Amino acid sequence: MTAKKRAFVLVLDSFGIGAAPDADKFGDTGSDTLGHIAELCAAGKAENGRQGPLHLPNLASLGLLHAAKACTGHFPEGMSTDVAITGAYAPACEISSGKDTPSGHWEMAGVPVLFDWGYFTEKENTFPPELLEKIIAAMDLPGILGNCHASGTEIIARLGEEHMRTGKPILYTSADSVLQIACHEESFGLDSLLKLCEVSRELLEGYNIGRVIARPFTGTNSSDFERTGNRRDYSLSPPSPTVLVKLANDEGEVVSIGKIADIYAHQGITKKIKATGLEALFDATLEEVRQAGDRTIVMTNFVDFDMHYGHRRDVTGYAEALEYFDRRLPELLVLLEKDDILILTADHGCDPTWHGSDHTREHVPVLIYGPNVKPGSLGVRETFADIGQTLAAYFDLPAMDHGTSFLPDIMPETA
Ligand SMILES: O=P(O)(O)O[C@H]1O[C@H](CO)[C@@H](O)[C@H]1O
Ligand SMILES: [Mn+2]
Ligand SMILES: [Mn+2]
Repeated sequence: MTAKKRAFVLVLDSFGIGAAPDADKFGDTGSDTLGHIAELCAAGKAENGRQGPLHLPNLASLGLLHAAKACTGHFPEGMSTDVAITGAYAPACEISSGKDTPSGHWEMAGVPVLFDWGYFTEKENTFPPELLEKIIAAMDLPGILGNCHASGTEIIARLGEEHMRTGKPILYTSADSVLQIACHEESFGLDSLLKLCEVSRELLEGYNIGRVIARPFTGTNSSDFERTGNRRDYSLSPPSPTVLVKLANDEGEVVSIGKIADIYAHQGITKKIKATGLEALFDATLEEVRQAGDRTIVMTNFVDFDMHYGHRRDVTGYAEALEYFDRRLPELLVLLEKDDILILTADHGCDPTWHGSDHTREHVPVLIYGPNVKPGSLGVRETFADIGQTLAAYFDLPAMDHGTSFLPDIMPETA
């Protein structure tokens, strides 16, 4: 009888480990999410709620710092590298045209985005008037607010009160291929916001925009507005079947935890678990690992790193969140069975020391662990799609069109 095959993919959203070779095309030369956080921690400049050098002993054991060194040429500052390496590790480059969340996730599932998304590039008066007219007419709105590039927390503080007074939704975007709509959960209503997003998704036909994102918030005035966990992403579908779809179609289970289902437009997902916040997402992941049977992928997106700390340029918060994640990691490692594969990775960078509030084009870590996984360097991976190709090989699925499997390196006897 063959052993159970289970893979657990944890995406630390935005956890880059050093500028990508093509970072210059994105204005991101020198960006380094991990490296810059470590630098400020080592300098004693990230002391709010935590203290001292960045402390990630469990991720370091899996090879995080060695993966960082493989792309930047040096270990992150102040971090202890005196660890026995128990994981297989590599930095990976992105071949997708954008540095956004769907591109990163689709690529790691074996389907890079090689076409160009549509973008709303104007910083002000951002959306085409004819598109706005259609949205306003379809939803019978009194008008809209925003119509610019913005950081989501800044724009609700600036326009949230006017939105509540007038009933005009707040429309904004970023460097990503997104239309974001922020509305008050009670005064505008969550259902109305979701309907507005669905209608907008349809009216964007032809613009090739990756996602419409509902950004509900609560509170009474600009000083206490807060976004809620009811965010919803309306994504286009990946252009070809991801490894998730292939497994789901071949008697497999694909469990989505957090945003994963939305990011893949619900394609190839057989079970969805909603959870908000690092703690709940981690708890849900442990529970699904305990329950997972043969031919199962459990995939979790830890969005807080990106949404609460990367985009908010909050170095201390990012460091504290990483240290929390690292502390919890052993709870997961002890649950792994003989032939399981655990993959820790990221979808892009979001350097909290960088200018603006957008993502950064970086290498991501690929850290693999399992009782049967051979530790050591996997070199520098040319595409996140190596993950998808490896999963395809592991589950005996037809090969993906992109990526090189590293299964022979991590499990020489099975490959
Ligand atoms: O500033 P907020 O609203 O968090 O938006 C950020 O989150 C979006 C989707 O992840 C990105 O495109 C970026 O603009
Ligand atoms: Mn992301
Ligand atoms: Mn983001």
